[in-house]
Amino acid sequence: MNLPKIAHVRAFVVRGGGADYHDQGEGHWIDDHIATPMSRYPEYRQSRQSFGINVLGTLVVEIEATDGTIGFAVTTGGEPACYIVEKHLARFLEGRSPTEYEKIWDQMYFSTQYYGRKGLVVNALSGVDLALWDLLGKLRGEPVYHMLGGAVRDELQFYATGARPDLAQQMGFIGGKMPLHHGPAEGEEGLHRNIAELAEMRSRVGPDFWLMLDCWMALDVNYATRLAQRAHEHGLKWIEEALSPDDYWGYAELKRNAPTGMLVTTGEHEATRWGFRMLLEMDCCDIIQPDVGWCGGVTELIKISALADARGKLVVPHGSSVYSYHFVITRHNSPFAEFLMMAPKADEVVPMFHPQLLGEPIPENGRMRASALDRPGFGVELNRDIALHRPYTH
Ligand SMILES: C[C@H](O)[C@H](O)[C@@H](O)[C@@H](O)C(=O)O
Ligand SMILES: [Mg+2]
Repeated sequence: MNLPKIAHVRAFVVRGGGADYHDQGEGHWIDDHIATPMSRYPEYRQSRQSFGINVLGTLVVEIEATDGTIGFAVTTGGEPACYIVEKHLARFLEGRSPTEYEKIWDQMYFSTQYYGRKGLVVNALSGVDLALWDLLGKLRGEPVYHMLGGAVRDELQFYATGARPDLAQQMGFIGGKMPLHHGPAEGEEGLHRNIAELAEMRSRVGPDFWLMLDCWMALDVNYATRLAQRAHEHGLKWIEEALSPDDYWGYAELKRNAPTGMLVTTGEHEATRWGFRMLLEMDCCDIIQPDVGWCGGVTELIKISALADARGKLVVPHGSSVYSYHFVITRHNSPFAEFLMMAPKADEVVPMFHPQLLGEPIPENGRMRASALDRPGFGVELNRDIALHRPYTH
């Protein structure tokens, strides 16, 4: 059975939320004095947008088959990612069958290895791979999760990331992950404030609701160890991305130091099977958290997940809307998923990549039935009422 060939690959930039979910307006919880590696500079401490967390914008990749069927995907990458897609990656797709996603991935990766391997280039590659899987599903009339082996459970369950785990608990989520607000540059006072915030939230949610801290690469091993030890009495379930993604040695030390029963997690800014092999073989963490729009796409996440499964490690992808839901529902070692609360006060459930995806499913009572994913491809359409800008052609 021959599917139509790939005719055109197009790349667009979109601004304002969506896949570049840090690109939000004033007063949003996601840009409120959150600790980062830049917090050592007071001028960049209050707002992550002040140092450019939203500088890229969203990359939209469209792949059109010869019969006019269009697959698409969104990820973080903006204009520079458009350049990479149009001027470099498109040549490995046009004229080819969408079923050749392994060979296409291999050619995209190794042709850009001399300047890529992680970050923006692999974001762009991931966007192409996700669009390819979307096209394949639309041509075959199958949801991506069917092509990945089918659901291993009837529903997804979610923890919520945001400023209000107490509200997330009332909404039915299984846990709440809060951003860490103070880093080492704010000294003992900052550490006390971090612990006080956690203690206060614990008093609101009771003893059993999962509470986690997301440290967004902001800490050093000593600070992270002291934070973990102080947070243990408040039942912190995991400490996330405490260190630089490059500090494999530091993560291994933090994991050795962490209080018994507390989980160490990381991986959202890691990429490819090789990067995650390093995290796994150096015993850096208990849960890896690849972002399927940043780590190499679905084709690569299959490989990453198998590496983790062989070592008995969980894979809980970083929040990436439908792109992670279709994967998580098919893997035994992905028992739950992340949902990023994109409402400015984290007080209501809105689609994660709003306004970019039409038909984007949202959790109800913190859960989502597998049947909510039963539409071809990733089951969403691009909102063409938003301003799509194509900065380059080929
Ligand atoms: C809440 C964190 O600071 C990030 O903004 C978040 O997107 C990411 O780290 C996550 O795990 O969701
Ligand atoms: Mg995180």
